[in-house]
Amino acid sequence: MAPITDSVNGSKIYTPVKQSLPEVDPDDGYGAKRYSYETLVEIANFLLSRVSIRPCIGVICGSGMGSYWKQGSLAETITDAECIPYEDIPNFPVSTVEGHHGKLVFGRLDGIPVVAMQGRFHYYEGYPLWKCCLPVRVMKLIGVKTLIATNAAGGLNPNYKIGDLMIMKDHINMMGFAGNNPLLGPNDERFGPRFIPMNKAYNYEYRQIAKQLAKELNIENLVREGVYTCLGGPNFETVAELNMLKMVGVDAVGMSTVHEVIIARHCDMKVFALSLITNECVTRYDQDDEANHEEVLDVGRMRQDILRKYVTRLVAKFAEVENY
Ligand SMILES: O=P(O)(O)O[C@@H]1C[C@H](O)[C@@H](CO)O1
Ligand SMILES: Nc1nc2[nH]cnc2c(=O)[nH]1
Repeated sequence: MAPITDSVNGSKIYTPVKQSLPEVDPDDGYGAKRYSYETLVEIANFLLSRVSIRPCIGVICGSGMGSYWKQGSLAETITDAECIPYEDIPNFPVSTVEGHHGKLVFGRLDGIPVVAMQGRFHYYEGYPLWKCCLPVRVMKLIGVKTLIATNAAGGLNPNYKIGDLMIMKDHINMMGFAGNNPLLGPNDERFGPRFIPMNKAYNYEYRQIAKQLAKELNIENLVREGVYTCLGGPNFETVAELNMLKMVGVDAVGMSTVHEVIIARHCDMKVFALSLITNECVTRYDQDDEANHEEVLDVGRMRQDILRKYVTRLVAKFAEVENY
């Protein structure tokens, strides 16, 4: 390659070295290789060999919200349930957070074939973002076309109350601003294209259906629509951070979902996401309250019946419009 020279005095600046991209990503920054498409196909085939259900809708249960998939009430909600603990799935991460049980539950909600993640993976557990989202790609490979992601979040919008449900209409990818994105690295076109739009990430029709359903269930007063952001955690936010996020239009703050939605959209899944507001964000220095995980789990328990009913009916309505 020709050396690059200074256009004024002609002196040599540097001689570029011809480079080619590595065929496989050597390291994901955590000392591990990203899983190939083939490895994810192996995981998907493993799951398909273990269960008879062929789900078209995938549900990710947020902190505390997976508890209703447990014994007793699971049988009432997900019928024909077939459970696979994460540790039994080759190459699958394991859940390390209280309130995330660590199981895939295949079965039916209102007769519709679903797979539910009873426990998700968070960046703060030490998993790189691509690994946090690995189950979303696996869902895609087993036939899931619609993703319903739920999360627990702090309410930053001053009109939100503890126990409210916020339909996500958008997100701000704070971790992306800092250069961290689940799509970093070589792109495998078998999942999706290199560059993807995100302006329609949260399906408009699903959001309208969810608002209409809230009216039918008489929970309209609990249901909001807003913008979520994910910070990596595990610490909750400082007062200054929260005030900055409020200024840029964030309504709820959490530690997940954004990267899962990016991966779901990359492989052309339709997305609906719901935040349970588990605490009010502390935005003044004279406030005594402090965010804590126990409160998050308690509010999850408090709202579990409503959430179960709402999500179950949403599954049925989405399946109806999609002809699943
Ligand atoms: O899995 P989600 O996003 O619901 O969990 C939130 C964020 C942290 O993991 C935890 C904090 O209490 O709840
Ligand atoms: N980052 C963050 N995550 C949460 N999850 C539940 N509440 C909160 C919160 O206030 N902040």
